[in-house]
Amino acid sequence: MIQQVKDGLIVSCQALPNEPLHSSFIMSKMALAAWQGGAKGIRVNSKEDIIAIKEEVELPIVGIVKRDYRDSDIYITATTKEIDELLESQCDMIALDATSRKRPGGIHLSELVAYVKEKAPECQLMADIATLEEAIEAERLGFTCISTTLHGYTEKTKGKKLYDNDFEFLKNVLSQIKIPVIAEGNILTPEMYQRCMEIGAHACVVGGAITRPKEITQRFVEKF
Ligand SMILES: CC(=O)N[C@H](C=O)[C@@H](O)[C@H](O)[C@H](O)COP(=O)(O)O
Repeated sequence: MIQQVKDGLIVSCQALPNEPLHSSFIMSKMALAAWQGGAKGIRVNSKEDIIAIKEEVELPIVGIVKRDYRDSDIYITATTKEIDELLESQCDMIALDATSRKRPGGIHLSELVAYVKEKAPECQLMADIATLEEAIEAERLGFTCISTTLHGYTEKTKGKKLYDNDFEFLKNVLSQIKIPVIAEGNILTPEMYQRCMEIGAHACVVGGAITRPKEITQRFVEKF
């Protein structure tokens, strides 16, 4: 997958139970639209949505399972349970929260990486990080690629946006990391996408700006 998405757009097609478009059918049509529009990959939440999308499009899929746990703030592919679901879905790449926060049950990120490598050595791994230190650690652990997904979404990075200071955080990660770096999070316009690619991102993941019409509507309404 990592070569297939190079220099391209990955569209995140996700709607949680509390969102208006929550439905595997709707997500499969979102993915179809993204494919027809030229996306090179799709990012998807849940085994059910991955299976529905695989029926509709031939693009490679990076899968996650979002699930909340009482003893941890981590919710993106937090334990082996979510990894098992994703392996069953036969997605091409699995994205895991690779932040330094405590995981449910105290399991360590390195154990999850070892678990995937043992069960499905061909499955590629994306590290969803928030800080440069987490990116460095993920590279050391053997992830296929880094994604800036969680920058601005953890205690340590609260208030930050990926686009701050002309994508300064993305530039910092790119300067320190040898494996492919994907830009993800708050890429809201085609111009921002273009800028991330110029800076050297391997690919970009865009979600809400394409597949969350409630958010898009709000951005219009807030203007006047
Ligand atoms: C922080 C978090 O939980 N991010 C999630 C990760 O899968 C998704 O809700 C985002 O839509 C995705 O990262 C793409 O970002 P944006 O929707 O901003 O283009």
